[in-house]
Amino acid sequence: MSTGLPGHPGEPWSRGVRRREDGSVEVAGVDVHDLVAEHGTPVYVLDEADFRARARGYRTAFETAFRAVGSDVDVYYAGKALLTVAVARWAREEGLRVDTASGGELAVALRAGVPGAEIGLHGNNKSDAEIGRALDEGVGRIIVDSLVEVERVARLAGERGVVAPVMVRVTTGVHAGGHEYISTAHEDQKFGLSIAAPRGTEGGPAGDSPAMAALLDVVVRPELHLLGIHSHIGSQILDPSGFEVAARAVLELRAELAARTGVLVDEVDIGGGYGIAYLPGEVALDPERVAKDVAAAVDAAAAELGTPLPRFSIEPGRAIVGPAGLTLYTVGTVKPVTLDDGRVRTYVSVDGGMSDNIRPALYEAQYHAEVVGRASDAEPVLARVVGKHCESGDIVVHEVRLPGDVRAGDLLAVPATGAYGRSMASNYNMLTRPPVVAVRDGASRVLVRRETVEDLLALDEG
Ligand SMILES: Cc1ncc(COP(=O)(O)O)c(C=O)c1O
Ligand SMILES: N[C@@H](CCCC[NH3+])C(=O)O
Repeated sequence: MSTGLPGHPGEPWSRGVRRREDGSVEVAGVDVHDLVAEHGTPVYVLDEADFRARARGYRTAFETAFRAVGSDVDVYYAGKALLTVAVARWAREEGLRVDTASGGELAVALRAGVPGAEIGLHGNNKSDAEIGRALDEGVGRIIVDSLVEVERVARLAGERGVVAPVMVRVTTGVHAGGHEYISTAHEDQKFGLSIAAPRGTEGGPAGDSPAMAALLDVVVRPELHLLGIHSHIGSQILDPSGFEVAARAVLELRAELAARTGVLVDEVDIGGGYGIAYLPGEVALDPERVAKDVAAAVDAAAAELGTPLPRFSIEPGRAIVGPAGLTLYTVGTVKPVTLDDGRVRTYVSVDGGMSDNIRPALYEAQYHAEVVGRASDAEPVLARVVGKHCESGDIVVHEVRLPGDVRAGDLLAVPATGAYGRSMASNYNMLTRPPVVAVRDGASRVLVRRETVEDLLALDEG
């Protein structure tokens, strides 16, 4: 059979995945055949116990490491990775708060019963309506992303007679992450305010950095309370050193602000971005290791700067929900194609594609796949799993070895699709978005139902 058999540690499957003697696979005690009989394909399957274990794991690792150096930490689950009412509840039940990035995500978190005080609101272009709802719901922190937004939040808070709790999102120049498009702390992109002072004509600094300018602006506005400084450096990060460099830079900025204004902010957020394994043999970032290293680095930096440690927060999304999810597809057509070098690539088409997982097309993301409905002794062949869209870039898995007898009707599982799959799904070619089905203790439950063509037609005013 192919490599990467489910159930082995370090591989990209959720903890509840097991391959049985007969070759079929179960997730949290539910046979994939039963899942498919009940919910159809494509289907996003979410292993609830795995999600909860990862949420607890991140919280415990960071709490332990930061308490050991005399600080503390709040963990915000980044809802952009996948947010449903149930998922938000699971996060809260495991002691996490919820980070949102739009009015829609905020509405889901609130519907789940997450108290406003435990929610953060992000976004580089929040609307007045989004900021207003956040203020009305008593959201615990609004992370401001531009100088214009400082003024906007202050105005909306003033109109309501409330004081808005804000953090300022800064960019530290650290370039980290799995792809240019998911790297967010270098200078030439839309997020945050740079900590680098603009160059003067003589080459030296010409005035305050945009980050310092925003912090100074927040401090003097009575409608705003400056909670802290926020830095998110990127996503799918497998080299943890960037977190330490960025955290240190933020502590320096905090000390500089204190020296200039007497305001020593209480909190520093180092964002999300913790990388996971997508392929067999890949190793995810270890939360305990990262937490210890970052805690040690900030402890040393605070001592050097002569400032007490702030409270910290982090915003993992992918690392909590990514490995907990997998997508089940049904194979439709199988087509061998001879390549220029004489090799044969078997194109295996499934009943979904770039509409349920845009990541391969957008970031050239690599995934793994296995036939999970049966055993096979057939020699593995070089395969490419593709979707059913009118687009040659509609690739689900670029390269994988599948059994040579892979055929129509086979069930194919792609692991580690829990994050940024459903949340970035589209209706391209009028495909309906698949359901999100949770599995736990031998039972399945629909969290988000499958869309129907009727749903899509209902939006068309004719
Ligand atoms: C501000 C912020 N926080 C948290 C996250 C979550 O990132 P990840 O899912 O990589 O942990 C992101 C996305 O990259 C983000 O932009
Ligand atoms: N959507 C991206 C991550 C970026 C998240 C938002 N800053 C991904 O699938 O990897």
